[in-house]
Amino acid sequence: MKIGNRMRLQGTETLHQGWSRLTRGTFDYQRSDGSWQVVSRDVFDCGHGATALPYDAKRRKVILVRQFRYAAYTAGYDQSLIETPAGLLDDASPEQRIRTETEEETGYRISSVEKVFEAFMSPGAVSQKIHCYVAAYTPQDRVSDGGGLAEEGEDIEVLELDFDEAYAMIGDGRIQDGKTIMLLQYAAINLFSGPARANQVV
Ligand SMILES: Nc1nc2c(ncn2[C@@H]2O[C@H](COP(=O)(O)OP(=O)(O)O[C@H]3O[C@H](CO)[C@@H](O)[C@H](O)[C@@H]3O)[C@@H](O)[C@H]2O)c(=O)[nH]1
Ligand SMILES: [Mg+2]
Repeated sequence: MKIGNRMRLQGTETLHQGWSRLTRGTFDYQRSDGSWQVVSRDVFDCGHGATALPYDAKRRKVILVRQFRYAAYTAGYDQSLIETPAGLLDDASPEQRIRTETEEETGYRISSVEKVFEAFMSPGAVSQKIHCYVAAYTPQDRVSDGGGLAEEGEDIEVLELDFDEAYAMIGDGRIQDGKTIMLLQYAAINLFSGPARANQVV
């Protein structure tokens, strides 16, 4: 349902403009009971992103990456975070971006990618939408060591894991990244069959 006339923007102010942008919007919002309320919200914007879960259904493997994430560190996560390869779109299309990023980060050149969903990961405060893909790969698709771009501060470890182990890592807390959990659950339902599905909450 469209918000339509229930939201009237009064204005926005820029609180920070750098690599990212922090803005504050103030608007009149018509509540469900018909009354009007003035609301202010801060929004963090660093552009949209794309991510992919590379999977080898025959060998029952997936590829994930591990890297230090300062934002998670400030929230008390004192380990490197395990994630699906991902990148900001910059000016590229999501599909083009995820191919390039997957190769840079994992060293695998994926040929077929399948879009599975788009998701706002933190819509209360972050404007970013992530375009999520799955991508079949084989060992022959490896073209380099991956690892990301050192000149951009990236230092990425590539993990090829048994799918069942990766799936179990959600339950025991070794995987705590939202997009990664969503894509592994998608894979359990749609790409792999067997033990991992037993844990699936439906
Ligand atoms: N100058 C500057 N550059 C930054 C900053 N933060 C990150 N960068 C640069 O921005 C690039 C981000 O790397 P990508 O691989 O493109 O993105 P990502 O950090 O993996 O982010 C992806 O995952 C995020 C978390 O899951 C997603 O939020 C994001 O959309 C994207 O999908 C890196 O080159 C990094 O150096 C900053 O504060 N300042
Ligand atoms: Mg990345």
